Amino acid sequence: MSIELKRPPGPRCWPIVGNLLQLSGSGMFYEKLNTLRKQHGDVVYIELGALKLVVLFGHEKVKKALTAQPDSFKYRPQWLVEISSFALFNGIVWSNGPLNEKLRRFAGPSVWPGLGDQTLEQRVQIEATALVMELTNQKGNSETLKTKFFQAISNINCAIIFGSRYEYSDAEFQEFSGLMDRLLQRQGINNPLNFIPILQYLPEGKKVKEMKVAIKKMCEFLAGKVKAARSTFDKSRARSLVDLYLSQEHEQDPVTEENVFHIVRDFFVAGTENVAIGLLWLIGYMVRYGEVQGKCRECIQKIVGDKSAPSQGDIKQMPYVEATVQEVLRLANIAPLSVPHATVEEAEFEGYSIPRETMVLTHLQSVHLDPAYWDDPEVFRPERFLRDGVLIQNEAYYPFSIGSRYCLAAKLAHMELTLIFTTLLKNFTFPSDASCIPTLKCTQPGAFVEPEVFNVTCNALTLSPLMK
Ligand code: HEM
Repeated sequence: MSIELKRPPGPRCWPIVGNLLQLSGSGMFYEKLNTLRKQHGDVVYIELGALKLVVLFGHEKVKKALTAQPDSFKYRPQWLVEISSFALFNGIVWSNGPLNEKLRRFAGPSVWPGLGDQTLEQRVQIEATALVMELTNQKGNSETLKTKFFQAISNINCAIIFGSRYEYSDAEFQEFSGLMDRLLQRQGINNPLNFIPILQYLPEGKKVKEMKVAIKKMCEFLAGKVKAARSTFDKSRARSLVDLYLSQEHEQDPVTEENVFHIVRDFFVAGTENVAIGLLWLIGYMVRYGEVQGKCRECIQKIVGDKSAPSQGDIKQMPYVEATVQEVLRLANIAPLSVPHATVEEAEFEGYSIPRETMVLTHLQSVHLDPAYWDDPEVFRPERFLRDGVLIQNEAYYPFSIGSRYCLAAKLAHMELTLIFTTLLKNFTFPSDASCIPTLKCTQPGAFVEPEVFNVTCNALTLSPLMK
């Protein structure tokens, strides 16, 4: 690489703290980064204490980094203290290279259809129906809804991993969900531990210790599941990912029980709360935009009719519903900064030099609001995804990211969102409370961006045949 290349532009970095002072305080981190973009352009360099960071904005730069230069940017940062306290760079999300590829193959979507007696679609339909039972005539706020959505999505993960679902009131399920919740609360790249590693030795380190206790309990939980599966295991008929693990444990270079623990953590941490929040955004938009809710329901009544459970085949025949889901995901930006990528070697990008061991953030929100690809980007308009009633693609739409680290379960997440959303609209109306219309403002209490709490009532339309 030419030695004349400069680092990307960015605000002045102060000794030791870097840009921490400019970027700390209230307000959301990804929004603050938008301000830096206005001053420095689409490739911005900042330092947060010990952490070097490059942020990429807009479709052109993000696409180029993830698809044209994957070898420079396909890595995850392996030096974050907070992440190392629980992820140990094992599992799918936080590993790199051959381990990531091996675990993606072992636990990825190509193996799911063969597990157990039910298809994935059936598993999602079962949870959607259970949700209808749970929510009938519920009146309250979106927090209650989020808890129920979380349980439904956890159950789909349990079915894939352990081969069975739980009743929502089951004590074991509740303990397991509690452990997952504790892991989730610790997530976040803007955790001070990542910028000021010395903090791990101060009293703040207590949280890391609590985390390790939660992880130990999770390992024990999984060990119990593996033991139970072993006693009924039949090699010719894998029921779950745990069975798949058992079927290869004596092969050369097997996936280990430790790997499986980290995969389980990935599924729950990277694939539960975000889907639950996606559903929450969908309902929030429907309460706020009653007209769109009515149009979606009209399509659903026409295509799904009296059938008890909407199917993926039905979704294909309802482009307006699909367009509504896409439009909500575009504006909601549940994971606005995706998952951090990183350089392991110095990389050249757009005429700049990006130092080795720099964390690279792809600002997906800026892609979804990129004025070069979206008219009136801030406006909610499902029709933007339709031409003559047919669904059209926009290349600047990728809530699940793109490139080789693309979300492992994008198809499953999409199926969960569309089938559950459709089932809910088929069974309930979500009237707008004129005195308290959802603001649809973003808040970020944990790893993902969710809507400000709103009031919601689930008014049952008719009794679904499955409930009669
Ligand atoms: C609305 C729901 C979801 C959204 C918005 C979402 C989004 C994302 C994004 C943006 C990434 C990072 C891609 C990158 O680094 O370039 C990712 C990675 C990942 N997601 Fe999802 N995801 C969702 C649901 C799920 C579900 C349901 C699961 C599993 C059950 C899952 C498992 C994963 C895994 C394992 C990775 C890491 C892939 C890797 O690093 O190789 N996600 N997801």
